Amino acid sequence: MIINVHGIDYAVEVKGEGDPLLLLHGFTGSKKTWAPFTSQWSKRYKTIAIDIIGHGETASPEDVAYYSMESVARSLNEILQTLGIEQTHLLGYSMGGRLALYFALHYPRVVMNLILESASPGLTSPVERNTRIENDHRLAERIISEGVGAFVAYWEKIPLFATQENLPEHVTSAIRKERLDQKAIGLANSLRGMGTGQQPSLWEALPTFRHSVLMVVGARDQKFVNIAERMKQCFEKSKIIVVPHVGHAVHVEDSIKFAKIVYEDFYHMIENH
Ligand SMILES: C=C(O[C@H]1C=C[C@H](C(=O)CCC(=O)O)[C@@H](C(=O)O)[C@@H]1O)C(=O)O
Repeated sequence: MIINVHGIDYAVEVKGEGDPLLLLHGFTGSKKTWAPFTSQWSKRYKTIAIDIIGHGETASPEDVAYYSMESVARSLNEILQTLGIEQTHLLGYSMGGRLALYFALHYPRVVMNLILESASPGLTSPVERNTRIENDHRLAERIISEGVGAFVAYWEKIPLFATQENLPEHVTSAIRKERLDQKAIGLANSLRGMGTGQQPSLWEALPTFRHSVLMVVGARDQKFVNIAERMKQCFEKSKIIVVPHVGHAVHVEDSIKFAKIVYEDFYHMIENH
């Protein structure tokens, strides 16, 4: 379905009748990221898969202001209100994890519990933030000047995804098609508006989140294992699951284990709190 908030058409797919679980994909992804999982998960949750602004079938406006974390979080809240959902669990992968954290900390009455896959609360150091903003803006310019095809060829080869090199062809080609279907202005403005450096640092606010957080990281993604261990020191109630032999995109590299983590581990974790 399409839900219009602030003049932006958001593509949303709802399945199931249990407790709501809002699914937020990563940069270059879409609600299709969750397609292998929602048939099972929707037996236990009401899954709400959204195409984040600039991605998938959701609009890609020219104005970068629509892509700020503040604006996107406000839109997510209005989408939930339109769906009649007062409270929801959130699952966010990478960029979607950053958005899930931002939303949980700014709309605490709406969010029950969190699953963060390979996520970060942003950068605390102004020098790191400025460097990241410059790098993301350069990458955004490259996407506009060289096109999505050239960007995807570069992006799928960044070190973070080296662990995906030996995945089956049908898996890597599905991810490549999801990326190639994106619009250049949507990806570019996503980096400019809600990139890791552009977003405000959420580190200081993590202790204010009162509900349970399940962090899922790949053992071969040391950078995000370290970030998860640092976040665990800040959250009131959290747990880390380090999935062996996989990297950043745990849901891609061990989809069976990831499906179980969401369907079983998270469900029993929140049941006992
Ligand atoms: C390269 C880094 O950051 C990027 C990597 C992961 C994030 C993401 O959403 C990628 C999803 C995917 O392509 O599978 C992305 C983000 O959070 O926006 C980051 O730009 C890094 O080393 O931090």
